[in-house]
Amino acid sequence: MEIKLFCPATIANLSCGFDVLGLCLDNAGDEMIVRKVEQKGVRITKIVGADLPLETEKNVSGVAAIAMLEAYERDFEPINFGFEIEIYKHIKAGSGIGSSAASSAGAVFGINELLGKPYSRKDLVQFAMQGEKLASGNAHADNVAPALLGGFTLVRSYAPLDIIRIDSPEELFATVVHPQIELKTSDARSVLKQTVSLKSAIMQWGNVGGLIAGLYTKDYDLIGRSLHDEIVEPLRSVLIPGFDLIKQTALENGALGSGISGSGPSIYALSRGKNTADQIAKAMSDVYENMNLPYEIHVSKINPDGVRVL
Ligand SMILES: N[C@@H](CCO)C(=O)O
Repeated sequence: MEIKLFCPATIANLSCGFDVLGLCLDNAGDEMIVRKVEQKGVRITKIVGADLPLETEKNVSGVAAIAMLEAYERDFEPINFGFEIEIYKHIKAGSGIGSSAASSAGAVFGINELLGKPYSRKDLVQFAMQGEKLASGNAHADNVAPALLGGFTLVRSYAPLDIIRIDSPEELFATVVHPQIELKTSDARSVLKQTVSLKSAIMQWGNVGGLIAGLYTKDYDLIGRSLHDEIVEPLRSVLIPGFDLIKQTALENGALGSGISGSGPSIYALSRGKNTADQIAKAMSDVYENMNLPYEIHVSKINPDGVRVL
């Protein structure tokens, strides 16, 4: 028995929500086949499109799958069969759109389906987070939560884990440009300071509240006003070629807001309507064409479903 999955890319942080906010993209992502087999354990049998380890304990999907199966045996019953995973990567590692999260979320979702759905999508987040821990040294949930739940997600608390899913306003679109350099999340985290000033914190939590209110009330201007990062962007943006110009170009072409996607180097913009999102994509492309910098670009509506069976 096997299933084929679409494992979506995601944008984490959304400027004001470092480690707590994320959204799910609709047309960028990986594919994965998860197969139930007689041999016990979890094996990664194929990885196409990326040079990633096949060893289960060194692969994010393997680690997430093992975390889930250990919990299953504790919560339910012993398992006398196993799983094989084939991964078809389209999201580049170190791109800032949740490459490791797509693999971790896909693995736990696929195995859960083949086990008869003992866990809810929300339950699966804690297992997928173990893949993120392997990838970046930190079990952040702001990519795996939207990859599993779709829409926007807020991690209200990590301990205990408390995740809130929020619908996206219909006309909201994302444009994401990925300058073709690799920026490891662990490196992008190493430039951060461990303390913030009260003044910055006040602005940041004001914006997080504003963004959540804007999503619930479908107030696009409020969403735009809230997409601002006092704390992380100033430290990380210097790692991204052309960041200031790309952001300024996005805003000049009608973006509600723009900033670093996850830990970068991808840069995202949110806009109202596909036409504006396309126009921003064209303008961002022109910037990197002029800089002679290779890039990939995506325009996507917000994916309401998260990982899905194909
Ligand atoms: N919140 C994480 C996301 C990584 O994709 C970070 O910014 O480090």
